[in-house]
Amino acid sequence: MSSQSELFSDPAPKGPALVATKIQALRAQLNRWAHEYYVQDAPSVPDAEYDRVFQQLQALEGAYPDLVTHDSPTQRVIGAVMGGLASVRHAVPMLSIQTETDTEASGAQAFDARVRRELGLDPSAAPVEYVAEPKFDGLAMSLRYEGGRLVQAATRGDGEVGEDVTHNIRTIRQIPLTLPAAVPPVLEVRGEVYMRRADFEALNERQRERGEKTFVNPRNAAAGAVRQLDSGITAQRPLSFFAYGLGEVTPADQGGPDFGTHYALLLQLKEWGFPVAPQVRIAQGAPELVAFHQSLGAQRDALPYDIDGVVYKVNSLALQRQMGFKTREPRWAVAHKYPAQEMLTVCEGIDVQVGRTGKLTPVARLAPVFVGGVTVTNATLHNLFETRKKGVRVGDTVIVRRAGDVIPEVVGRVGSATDGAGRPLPRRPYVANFRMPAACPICGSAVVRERGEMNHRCSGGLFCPAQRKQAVLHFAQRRALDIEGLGEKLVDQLIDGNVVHSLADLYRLDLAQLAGLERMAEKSAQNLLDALEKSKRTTLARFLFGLGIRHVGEATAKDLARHFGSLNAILDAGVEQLLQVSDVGPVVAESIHTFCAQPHNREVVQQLRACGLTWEEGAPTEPAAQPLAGKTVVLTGTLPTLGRDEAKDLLEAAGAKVAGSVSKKTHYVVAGAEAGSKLEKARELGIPVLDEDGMRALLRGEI
Ligand SMILES: NC(=O)c1ccc[n+]([C@@H]2O[C@H](COP(=O)([O-])OP(=O)(O)OC[C@H]3O[C@@H](n4cnc5c(N)ncnc54)[C@H](O)[C@@H]3O)[C@@H](O)[C@H]2O)c1
Ligand SMILES: [Zn+2]
Repeated sequence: MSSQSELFSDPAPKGPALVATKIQALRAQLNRWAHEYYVQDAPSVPDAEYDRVFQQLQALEGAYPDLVTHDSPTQRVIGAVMGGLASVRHAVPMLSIQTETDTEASGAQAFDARVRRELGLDPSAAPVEYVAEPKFDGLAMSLRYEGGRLVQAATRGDGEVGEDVTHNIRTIRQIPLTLPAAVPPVLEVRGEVYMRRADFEALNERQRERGEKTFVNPRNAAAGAVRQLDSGITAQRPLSFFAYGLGEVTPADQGGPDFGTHYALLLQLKEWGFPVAPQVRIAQGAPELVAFHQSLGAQRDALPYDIDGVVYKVNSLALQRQMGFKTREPRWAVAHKYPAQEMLTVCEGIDVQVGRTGKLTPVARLAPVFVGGVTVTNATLHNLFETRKKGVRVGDTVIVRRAGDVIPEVVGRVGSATDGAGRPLPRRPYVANFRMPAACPICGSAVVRERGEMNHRCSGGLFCPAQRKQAVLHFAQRRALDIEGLGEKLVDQLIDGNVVHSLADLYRLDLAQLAGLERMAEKSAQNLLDALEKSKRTTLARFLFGLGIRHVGEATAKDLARHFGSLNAILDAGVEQLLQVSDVGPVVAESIHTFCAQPHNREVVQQLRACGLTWEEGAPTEPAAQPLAGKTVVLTGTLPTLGRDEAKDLLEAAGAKVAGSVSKKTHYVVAGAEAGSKLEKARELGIPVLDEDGMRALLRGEI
């Protein structure tokens, strides 16, 4: 990627003194990044960038072995103990794994060739047996069991000394606290704590809604969660675990186990109740490693968690012992990477997109970048506040993340203002902060943001082309105008084919137009016209609900219709008047008022009336005529004659609130055949249970 090389590339230094300076600068940069990554759980550059500078350092040290020092990041495991957490000395060090960055097949071949060389195998010898595993992108954990009980959980730290996080690890449900009686007296299980992608997305969505800091990726969210002082916070962040190895174990000559192979060890761990990745396979020689790398690579996007590569391990534990370790890593394992899921590129512009529900999203236009296996040119910035918090402006170098089928996002701009050699990056001339437009870029309606909301929205719901499909589908649904046969596929055709521009156009469709559509026989075209005709006679409440005004659900629409009696009264109501309606608060009132104030929305409403939509209007009714006002009723099971919706309508018309679950606040439960847990709960709480006849009696005011 050009942007990257421009920023961080460096011509080869000339002369040994310059090389020494360069090496020092690279080490300082890597140590700074490692501190942000391991200690603060807040990396400022993508892993790919760290790895690139790491390799640059490795190459220089390779060429000048005299300049290698034991404290170079290439020679030791980096990490630290966070203040406030106790430190734990590992009985068996927790090492790193050598990385094979060549993502092509040759990565596996190079490893196999090295293993064969180190084992002194000649070319005619049988293939070496390996175990191939996913490389989970989380953080390493050592779980120590004594007498089958979890006594300590520790992070890797610098490999020798880690952090005691037992209190937090106990909140992870997948990690057993006690093991079957047969386990060795001392057993350290090593594995990866990680966060599933869906859990990560949900966590970030929650953080965004609250305007709080979001996490760059699942790894950092998991690391941050594990290294909390307060386990209450950890418990709120769903974490998962995969076991992949052992630390200290009671030795075989003292009654401990002898597994023979790594694979047998994994099977045993599974047997003892630890999650082991289902993809783990035995592989014979390089060709099967290559096949594994390819097949897991093809599944990568669909996995529920991030992996950044695969790990190959020599299967025989005797051969592992024979090969041994280097200071930083074992010789019998390698990590073979996949294309990075986070990359650097330049933000060339910020556009605003309008979604089908009217939400405005700032989207960064990017210099094309290969990330997560595809070329990405756009990435979401989520909302105005996220954009500001991340400080992203046009011209910035940004980190783009694309993992799985989640849409690519900008997770931040490059935090450190220095390049790979520690020199300051050139600052761009002043660029203004991003702003949200005041008018919808698609339809020109007012852009609004509700109190306490992070998102801006277009208020032209009925008119805005971006929202057309959503508007039509909402309008046509059964509980709104109930236009039978007007489903998603048909709406797509009508709108993409430019046949329908607004709701009123639905009522101007003719047989020829409809029959001309794909997969539309004359008979179904006629049926749709009939359904449209039938829908014209409706109720004010259904019509109001059908308009899709934000926060106006069925119940509010009914309240509004009852309170105001006529559509014009609602269209012209001020916020104060709207607030008089029961259950309408300031946010809802504001939303109705803004919607009704958009000339385009009013125009569509008038057009619909002109097309012949009618309903009964009358004087506002008093809610006092409702026998069940203030009562909450729960429906469960199948009633003998009434459908679920019919029963709900009847109850609501009588003023009841129909709830979905039984609680102490429930007044009645109406139960039919095959009622389940709700009925049990009602009995438990002593709530009156009625059958259909009982419900009718209730509606007549006889109960
Ligand atoms: N972005 C940054 O600023 C920054 C800074 C420092 C390090 N890093 C990243 O950290 C990584 C280097 O750290 P490292 O030395 O810990 O190496 P590593 O994380 O690449 O590999 C070792 C780790 O792999 C994990 N692992 C996952 N699956 C495994 C399996 N099946 N079997 C065994 N181990 C498995 C273990 O936790 C082990 O500790 C690189 O990816 C680097 O990019 C990034
Ligand atoms: Zn719009």
